[in-house]
Amino acid sequence: HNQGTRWNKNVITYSIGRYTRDLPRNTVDSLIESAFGVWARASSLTFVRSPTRNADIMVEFVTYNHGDMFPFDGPRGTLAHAFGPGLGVGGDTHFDDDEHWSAGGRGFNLFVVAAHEFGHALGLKHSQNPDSLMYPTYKSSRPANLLSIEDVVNINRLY
Ligand SMILES: COc1ccc(S(=O)(=O)[C@H](CC(=O)O)C(F)F)cc1
Ligand SMILES: [Zn+2]
Ligand SMILES: [Zn+2]
Repeated sequence: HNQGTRWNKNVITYSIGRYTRDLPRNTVDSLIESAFGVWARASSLTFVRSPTRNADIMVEFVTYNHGDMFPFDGPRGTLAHAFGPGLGVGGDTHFDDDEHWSAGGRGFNLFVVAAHEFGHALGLKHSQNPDSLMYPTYKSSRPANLLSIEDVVNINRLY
């Protein structure tokens, strides 16, 4: 959504709004922090959590109609979406809470999905390379190192 742009700063703030009940809050906090960390390690970007809701990237777990033009669809199907960089809704990342979110067991791996979504929130589009984190489909067998060389090249082309 409104992709193709980039943030015009290297320190990007995020805040977490509504949580999922699938995982403890501090688990969600650390998985989200780790997903940002994937991009921070590969680039010159820094991510800072903000207590207020006026952060650059608002992270929320929501279902069906949730205030933007892209309602979720219940279990399966769309797992999450993120807006490209920009003011207001720009960068905001929403997870469909009708999915079962996991830290590695049954369900969708929140760390992997979040890392992919944050790629979009930073301005990256999909890659046709199946090894890329930005490949359009979810693979539960995603390796821990997560980013392909292509992802590292692409984020550094942008920032
Ligand atoms: C690996 O991370 C993801 C893969 C696929 C998705 S998705 O199936 O929700 C995708 C949304 C997206 O590409 O971000 C679909 F278009 F809805 C989300 C995260
Ligand atoms: Zn949304
Ligand atoms: Zn995607």
